[in-house]
Amino acid sequence: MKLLLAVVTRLNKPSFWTQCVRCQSSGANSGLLPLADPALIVGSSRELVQRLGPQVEVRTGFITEEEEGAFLRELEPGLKKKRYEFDHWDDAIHGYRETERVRWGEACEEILNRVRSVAFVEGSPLLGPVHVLDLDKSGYIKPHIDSVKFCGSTIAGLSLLSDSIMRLVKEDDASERLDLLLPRYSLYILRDQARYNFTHEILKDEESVFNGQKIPRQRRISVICRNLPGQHPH
Ligand SMILES: O=C(O)CCC(=O)C(=O)O
Ligand SMILES: [Fe+2]
Ligand SMILES: [Mn+2]
Repeated sequence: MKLLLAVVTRLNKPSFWTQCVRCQSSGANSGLLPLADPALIVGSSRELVQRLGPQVEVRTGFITEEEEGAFLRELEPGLKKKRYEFDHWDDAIHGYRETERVRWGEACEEILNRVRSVAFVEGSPLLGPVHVLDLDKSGYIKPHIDSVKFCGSTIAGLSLLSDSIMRLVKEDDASERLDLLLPRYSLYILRDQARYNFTHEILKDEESVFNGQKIPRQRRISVICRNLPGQHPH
């Protein structure tokens, strides 16, 4: 059953601030931020949207078309040399090619620094290489939780070339779920419970419907920053 209650919640700001479940620090200094644009989040209940809201952000228009161009110029030559992978039936990702990069040109580095400054607390040790995932138009990402061995509490991703829908489902209770509309040029951030206790997936084109509206999936490139595990705060 793919039916959501379709609660598009517009929340009042003060209630977004909560405590970190692991360190109990208050939102004010733990990097928890209110939802930038709650209309991009649809949940199985209003209560879930309220509860998870502080740990899920989607910022529309985080980069410009020109900045997307800077990423494409830097990434396309390397990506084009690879083939999309379709054949591993047990892979979490279908129809993709990927790369990672430590050193970036000036334009991209500046954008990535902007991502880091909004997603991570200053001084939080980050995974050195930035992850680049190129999903074919027919590609999709199955539900999974990022390795707790290699990644910390926060995942921040830019969406290039296509809108898409990211679905979060509670690992031990599939009735709890959120759909995030990730528009082209947006930045999403998953933190804490949203990152540890919910699977995330990117829906395939046929299933890409948000709040009753078809969201066509084109080829999509995501550029993902992560922090290292075992560090606190965040
Ligand atoms: O493409 C994305 O934004 C998410 C990718 C992802 O979930 C992963 O690589 O673990
Ligand atoms: Fe914490
Ligand atoms: Mn993931």
